[in-house]
Amino acid sequence: MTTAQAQARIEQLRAELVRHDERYYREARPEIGDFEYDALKKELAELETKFPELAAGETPTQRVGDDRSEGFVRVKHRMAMTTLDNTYDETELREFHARLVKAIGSDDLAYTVEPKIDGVAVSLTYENGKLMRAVTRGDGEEGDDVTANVKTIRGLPHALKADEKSGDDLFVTAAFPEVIEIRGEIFLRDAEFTRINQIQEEAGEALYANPRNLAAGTIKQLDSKLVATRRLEIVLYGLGACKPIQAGFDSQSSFQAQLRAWGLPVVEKFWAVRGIDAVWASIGELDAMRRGFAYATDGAVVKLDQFLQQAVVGYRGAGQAARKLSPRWACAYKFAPDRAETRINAISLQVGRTGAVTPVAELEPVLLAGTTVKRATLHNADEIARKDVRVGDFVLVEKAGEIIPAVIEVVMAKRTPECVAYVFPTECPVCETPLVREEGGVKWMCPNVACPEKVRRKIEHFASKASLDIDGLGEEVVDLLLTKGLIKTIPDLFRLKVEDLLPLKKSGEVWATNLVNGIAARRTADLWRVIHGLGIPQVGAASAKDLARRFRSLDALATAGLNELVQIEGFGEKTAEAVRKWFGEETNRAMVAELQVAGLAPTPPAEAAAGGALVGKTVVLTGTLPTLSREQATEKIETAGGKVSGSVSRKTHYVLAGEEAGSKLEKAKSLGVPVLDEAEFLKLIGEN
Ligand SMILES: NC(=O)c1ccc[n+]([C@@H]2O[C@H](COP(=O)([O-])OP(=O)(O)OC[C@H]3O[C@@H](n4cnc5c(N)ncnc54)[C@H](O)[C@@H]3O)[C@@H](O)[C@H]2O)c1
Ligand SMILES: [Zn+2]
Repeated sequence: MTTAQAQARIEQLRAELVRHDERYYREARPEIGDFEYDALKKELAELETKFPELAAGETPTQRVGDDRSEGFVRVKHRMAMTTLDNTYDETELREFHARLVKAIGSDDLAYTVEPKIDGVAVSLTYENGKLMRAVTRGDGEEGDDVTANVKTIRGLPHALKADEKSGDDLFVTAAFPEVIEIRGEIFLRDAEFTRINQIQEEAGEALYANPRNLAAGTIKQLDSKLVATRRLEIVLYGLGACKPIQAGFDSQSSFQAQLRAWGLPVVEKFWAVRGIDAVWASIGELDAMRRGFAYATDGAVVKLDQFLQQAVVGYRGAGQAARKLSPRWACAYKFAPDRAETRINAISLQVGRTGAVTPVAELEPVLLAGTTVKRATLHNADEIARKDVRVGDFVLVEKAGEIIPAVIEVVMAKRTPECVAYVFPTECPVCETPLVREEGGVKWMCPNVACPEKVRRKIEHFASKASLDIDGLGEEVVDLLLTKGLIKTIPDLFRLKVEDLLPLKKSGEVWATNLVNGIAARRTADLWRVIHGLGIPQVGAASAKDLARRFRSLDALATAGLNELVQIEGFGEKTAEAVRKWFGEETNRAMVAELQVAGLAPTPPAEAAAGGALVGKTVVLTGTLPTLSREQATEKIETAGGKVSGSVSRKTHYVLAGEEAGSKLEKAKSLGVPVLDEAEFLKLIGEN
């Protein structure tokens, strides 16, 4: 590889990794699996080692993935939180041991082997035994304060249990350290993950791909009431800063014992062993039992047991400030995800409601992670080309806790000459309209508004639980009505008559009457359901609710200007423009008019406390108020007609600030947003 080639590849890998980091750490919606991500990162690290002259500058290999997001107070860690070096390879694990043997000068090393919990890292601060604060890893130095959310976790003691044996123990003067940072992982069980995703689906919100992402998305919710409805769990395993230094724990294994004695939730099992062979044996034991654990484990964390030895080898650092990146005394051995090899019988194309054409691999059925897999996503045309996937190829299919299996790579050794390169169609597979490339994206779209497949999906979406929730109008019935030519558009639904339906089913009178009545009954559905049902790009159920609250009728929404739309809290330019664009199209406006003529008269949301002092106002809470809890303050704001938001922007009307208000208060001041204390707030809403 020439230097120029290396440079090009390095740049490409850096850009790709930055994008994946953003999606993983901030949005909790990764595009690719961890194994693929780790492979990209490894490729980059190797190129940077081979071409040191190209290694300078900002690079993802020299920083900790950053999860900090808008709307949270940032808190510095007393001791930095790091990432872990990882490997999928036994030889590399043995090399890790060899480095330590050399550094410490002994080959009889004690290790702990712990499950690597696939959750979200968090640091808890206990002061004199009391839980004071919970902070995310952030960029390693400084994270987001998620105390309110973490306190909703059942099973996490807010006070440490007094150490029973301490009474007789000569050394123990104070029962608890003045300040201790305890590190752990927040996670969701599979069953809870499935439950929440079902609710998301019914509400028409995007689904989370796996429990880790959902846990990450949940811990970053600004509304701790919502967090409390999801059963997050936590497990603790690590020591951060501690003051004063404790005599009791001088090793990872004794610290584990201390955590247990304090009544904190700990890993179900860990191994304390000597030598790398015993480590390897423990990893095998862990692999055999990990599927029975409450949390998903994606590997084993091997740590040098003795804290003194840990201090000798220290950390891998980066940059001039020598930021801690990862400990040299630990290594994560990751289990490769479940994969299987099978053959692609065909590549089919799905046309979605928006017209996006998604390629799907039709597979020779194969058993994978306990289920039979027959189809796997191929993502998009670019991905097919990049992997050079062809019909008839043997491929590796992966399912890493993710719902949709994906094709990872072609087994080139097994390719036969009959397999010809796949040509992505240039026309819609359903209506043959030439496809167009999605603006700024990778998808190919069918632009035909009358595309039968788009129409079918649109009608299904309109009738679905997430939108109008029309009784008896599921996918099969929509299909039937379309194929019999009884409907062509959404408004046609409201024009159906019992006698039109009678010929469709033998003695179908009851069915026909129920269906017609079911549709009629939804003429007055909630406005947000209708807005959601229209299928405006970018507008999910939550945005539909915001629009319904703000505009209160379809006519008002249809004529809303971009200015008004961007004013809505949480609406970016992208969403506002999508709404504008949708109503700007003649066919869409005509459809809305037709719906109204057909009797659709949606119900606007109930008026917030008429005449409430905060109607139409957005308030941000920060810090601790003298008498009101966060929940009480929120309730008062809402009863006065206001809305609570998590982050301060130009659209914020007031900031209600208590003690220890942090960055939000500063931001309010810099933007000139009025700041209220509790007394002023109570006066404003007329309670004092
Ligand atoms: N799919 C994607 O697009 C994407 C993007 C970014 C990162 N990732 C994944 O995330 C990884 C990087 O994330 P990371 O920096 O959090 O590293 P990591 O998850 O690989 O390992 C470090 C983390 O492990 C956790 N951990 C769990 N159990 C532990 C234990 N017993 N002891 C110590 N730590 C324990 C800690 O929170 C620690 O921060 C990547 O290797 C990749 O797998 C994926
Ligand atoms: Zn089409």
